[in-house]
Amino acid sequence: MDPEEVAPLLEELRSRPFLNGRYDAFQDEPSTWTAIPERAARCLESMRRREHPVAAVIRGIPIDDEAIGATPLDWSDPTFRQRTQHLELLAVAFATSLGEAFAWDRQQDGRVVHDVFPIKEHADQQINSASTMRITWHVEDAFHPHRPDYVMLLCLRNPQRAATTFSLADDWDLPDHVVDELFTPQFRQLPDISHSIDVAETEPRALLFGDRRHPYVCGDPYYLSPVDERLQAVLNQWYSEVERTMRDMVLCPGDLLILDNYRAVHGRAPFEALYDGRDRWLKRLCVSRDLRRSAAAWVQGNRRLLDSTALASTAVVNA
Ligand SMILES: NC(=[NH2+])NCCC[C@H](N)C(=O)O
Ligand SMILES: O=C(O)CCC(=O)C(=O)O
Ligand SMILES: [Fe+2]
Repeated sequence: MDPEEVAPLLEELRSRPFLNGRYDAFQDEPSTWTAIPERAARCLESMRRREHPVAAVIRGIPIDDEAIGATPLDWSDPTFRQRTQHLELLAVAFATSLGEAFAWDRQQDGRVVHDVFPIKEHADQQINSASTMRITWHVEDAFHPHRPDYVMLLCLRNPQRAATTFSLADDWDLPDHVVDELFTPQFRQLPDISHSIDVAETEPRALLFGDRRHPYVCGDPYYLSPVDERLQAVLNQWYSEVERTMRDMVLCPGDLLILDNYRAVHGRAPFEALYDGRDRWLKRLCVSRDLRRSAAAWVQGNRRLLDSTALASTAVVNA
């Protein structure tokens, strides 16, 4: 995308009052999303309606490295959201071509747009703010029936050139008996630590579901409950197939990566964080195709804020 194509929209978004991550009114306003460049809108429409492509990157969103200021070191900095709100709003505008960006009440203070940057205390944990530790591959929010249909990552800076990794379910070549087991609801998926949920009783789920020829995937192996030996062998076969088909993408400032969270898994390579205000920094959005499915989890009637502990669903469960 030619940066000129979004410059006027970005300029307009810069003049918005500070909303502190509460974008409900903005999201309700149809005029905000009609303005995104046509080629990008067509790509997103194709992801939504044809489920193809499964992963896409839109390049050329202008990032003013000086104006966005320092990469935060933790959550105490009161200014970083103001400095980057126009980029958050732009990302929300793109998301609206796919569906609805939404927030989890217990993740990043219920904000619709998440910040992904390294935090010293998390360096070796399985969380987005890790660095020296690889983020093992996963479906985003795999434990939850109302997990996002799409994940969007907008890169503000990435001097370490840490790669985002992903693998597409359509690329996996698995023996029938392995597919059978993965299609059987017999795996317990626990929430990852970014959701601050202690224990959650989860129903056994399948890791693959839908059309056997083009399966949907739902799993975060690091946070799966232990299984017996026979199933462990099955899982290991799946894991090596995912590893074999894993791709790397180094996001550069202004790159917006969109992943279909039903048809791809993703993770991130380790990197060395410096905590000098120049570290890698992304904005992340969870996007749903249909917020009606999650009505039972809406927090106080807010359809874009989901209670992550509300796991029961009468509508859609992937089992
Ligand atoms: N295998 C994993 N590391 N899973 C957790 C992924 C990252 C998590 N969604 C977060 O926001 O921090
Ligand atoms: O940092 C990245 O490139 C992706 C990290 C990730 O998996 C996430 O934030 O959900
Ligand atoms: Fe992720």
